[in-house]
Amino acid sequence: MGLSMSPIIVALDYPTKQAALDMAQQLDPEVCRVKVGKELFTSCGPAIVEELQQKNFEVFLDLKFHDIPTTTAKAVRAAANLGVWMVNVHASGGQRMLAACREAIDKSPHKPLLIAVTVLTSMDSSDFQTLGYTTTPEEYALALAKLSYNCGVDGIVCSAFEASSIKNHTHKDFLTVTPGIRLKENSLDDQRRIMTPVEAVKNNADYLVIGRPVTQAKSPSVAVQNIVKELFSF
Ligand SMILES: O=C(O)c1cc(=O)[nH]c(=O)n1[C@@H]1O[C@H](COP(=O)(O)O)[C@@H](O)[C@H]1O
Repeated sequence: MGLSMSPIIVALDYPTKQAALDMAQQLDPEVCRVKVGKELFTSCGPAIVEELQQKNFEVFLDLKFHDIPTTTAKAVRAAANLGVWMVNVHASGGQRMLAACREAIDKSPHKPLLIAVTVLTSMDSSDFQTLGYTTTPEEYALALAKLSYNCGVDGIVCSAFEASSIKNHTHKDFLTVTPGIRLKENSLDDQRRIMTPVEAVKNNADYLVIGRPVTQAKSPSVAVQNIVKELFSF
């Protein structure tokens, strides 16, 4: 199986470069991509992205930028200059912010996929109540997805639950990137809107962001292989 067939992105949520590289060492860049998030990037900076790319991994830089349009667009441009495969911003930054990010990438020599985060998979309706929101996470995710689509963003981060409905209301090629993936035997941890890998793909998830179910498995490489096998056999 080539990388173009694989939906798996392994979240390298580690505090040090060594820990992240030790995990990457156990993974195959032909079978999965990797995600560098806030903890690892804040500890190690752009060097970790460069090092992973040198090891042939395609990198999703997950820094969830959320700021005024100019600042966010410049941050996205800096990510593009790093050569990453995918970068994300918060859709709730609004129409002008999303459009500015689109323009920044369009003007960059290297063009990562621009993805907007809708509603974090750790949130459920009780979190929405405490925020005073009168909508449900599913409705709000769909509204933010439609906004992102209309701003020319390449896709969204959402829970796998919402992936199908979002594609139906936008376009089949609008990418759905879904964290909150759990195997039957895994604990929920801080995630709330979860699905198994097979359920997620059946519900039109294009990419599955998987952290602890792989990185805390006895053998991360076997865990990835088992997920891939399951995905190609249903
Ligand atoms: O943008 C993300 O990647 C993200 C968005 C979201 O809504 N939920 C979410 O869990 N994530 C990230 O996906 C990863 C999930 O990790 P696990 O819960 O360990 O599988 C973490 O690195 C989160 O930062």
